[in-house]
Amino acid sequence: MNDVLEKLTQVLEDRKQASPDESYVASLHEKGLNKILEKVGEEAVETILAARDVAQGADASKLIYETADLWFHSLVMLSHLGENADSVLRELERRFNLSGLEEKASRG
Ligand SMILES: N=c1c2ncn([C@@H]3O[C@H](COP(=O)(O)OP(=O)(O)OP(=O)(O)O)[C@@H](O)[C@H]3O)c2ncn1[C@@H]1O[C@H](COP(=O)(O)O)[C@@H](O)[C@H]1O
Repeated sequence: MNDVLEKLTQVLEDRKQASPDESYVASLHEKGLNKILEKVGEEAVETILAARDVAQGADASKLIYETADLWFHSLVMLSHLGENADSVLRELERRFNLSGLEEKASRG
């Protein structure tokens, strides 16, 4: 797994036991799945709006920021349900391998 994703995955796991007063992630877990899903939906909409702004000529910094928010809240959702980024990366890897592109790349 990518180093940042791996460290963040561990922090998210640890935050399940943290105090909601001291940790944003713990406060989301305490509020429950509906609040986490609401955040995922909100960040998805903000990402879409930022992407449309880029298409109209805005620079990409807001899009990157909103996409990071979306990925982050998606990771909290997975963590809340007992899953993590590794499962998603393995699924993407499986699809990549199925496409045969990895084999073509290794042949040069
Ligand atoms: N990557 C993030 C991250 N990205 C965004 N956010 C928070 O997500 C929230 C974004 O939601 P909004 O912009 O909608 O802010 P808001 O309106 O205050 O939120 P709501 O009231 O709607 O819930 C902000 O409070 C951000 O601080 C994050 N909070 C934490 N992390 C990571 O999670 C780790 C653990 O964080 P804690 O649980 O706070 O220790 C941190 O070390 C970071 O690595």
